[in-house]
Amino acid sequence: MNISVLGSGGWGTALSLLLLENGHKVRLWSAFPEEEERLRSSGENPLLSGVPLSKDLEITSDITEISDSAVVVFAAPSFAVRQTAKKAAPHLAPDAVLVSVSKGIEKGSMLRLSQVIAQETGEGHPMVALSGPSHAEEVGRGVPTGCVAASVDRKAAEFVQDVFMCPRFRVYASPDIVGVELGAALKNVIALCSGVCDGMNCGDNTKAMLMTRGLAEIARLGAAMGGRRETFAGLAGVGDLIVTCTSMHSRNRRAGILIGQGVEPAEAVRRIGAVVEGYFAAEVAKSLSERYNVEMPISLGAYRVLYQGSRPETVLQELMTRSRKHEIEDSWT
Ligand SMILES: NC(=O)c1ccc[n+]([C@@H]2O[C@H](COP(=O)([O-])OP(=O)(O)OC[C@H]3O[C@@H](n4cnc5c(N)ncnc54)[C@H](O)[C@@H]3O)[C@@H](O)[C@H]2O)c1
Ligand SMILES: O=P(O)(O)OC[C@H](O)CO
Repeated sequence: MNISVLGSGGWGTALSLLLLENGHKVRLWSAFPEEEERLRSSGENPLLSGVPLSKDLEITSDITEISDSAVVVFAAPSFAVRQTAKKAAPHLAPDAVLVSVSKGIEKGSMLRLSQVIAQETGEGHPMVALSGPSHAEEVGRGVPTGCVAASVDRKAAEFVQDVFMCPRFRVYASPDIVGVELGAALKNVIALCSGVCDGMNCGDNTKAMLMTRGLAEIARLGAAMGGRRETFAGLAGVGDLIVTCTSMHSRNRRAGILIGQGVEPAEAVRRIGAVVEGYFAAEVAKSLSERYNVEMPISLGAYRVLYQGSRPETVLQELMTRSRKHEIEDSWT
């Protein structure tokens, strides 16, 4: 079938190649004609280096070409999802299935990215979020990977499962699009913190504590926002948290390492040279924790380091000396 992938970063490119391999006719759209030209002439995406672009991959910067696509995949960084959806909206086939693979929450509106896309494209299209532990660098070179296709529409979730699934890319279906999208967006903040810990030379104990308590606060907010707790124990929750907190592919973790080594946060993000979603997500996590009255001490600590000039050492010390807590809520009731 005809599929368009909107956003020619590392992830849009890796998924385009996977979909081509699955026998689809794939068009990769870039927002920038000069980027389109560079991809075509070099035969490689610098954001996914070492993975040659197949000759069968169509590359374009003309959004009108998406009108023949049965599936449209949104793979832009979160800050560009709304403008990408706005550009795409007039050209979508009426029955096109939309797939959001970006990981973030829109600043300001605090909407999940599938909600942003639905606002811009009209509510009529089946909408699926695809997420999980899936670094583009590894999907690009065929490493076995597992993800979740989530939608309130079972038919759409299972359809997208079939479109993406192959022996090297296993996809589970889920009805919990809220939990899947929140897990994807919020783990980026914890991944950044994990890098900060590494940059400060904390040990494995610290990182294990960070990941576990980070997941606890993600799940707490996720449940308050309507996500299902089981989702945070799945691929889009703990699965993605593990991969981003431990991998050198993670842009969030690498930015965090620089910050932990003393580099100023905005400069650390600039040096990564690709989108660092956790930088934006920390701001949204703070607002959401206030709106839903959910304690998120680690994400709040990240916010203070990233935006208020707090030192990571100070924040770590404060987190370690918070008043004593029970691990399980209502432990002895
Ligand atoms: N890279 C991964 O391993 C990976 C895996 C899963 C999900 N994701 C998510 O996918 C999204 C994209 O990540 P990525 O790694 O491909 O990013 P990237 O940094 O590799 O991509 C940058 C690209 O974004 C596009 N872009 C920039 N500004 C744009 C605009 N205004 N309009 C449209 N496109 C614009 C450009 O094509 C640019 O090359 C993020 O939300 C990320 O969290 C990434
Ligand atoms: O490079 P990161 O940290 O943005 O992680 C990318 C993906 O979310 C991994 O699943």
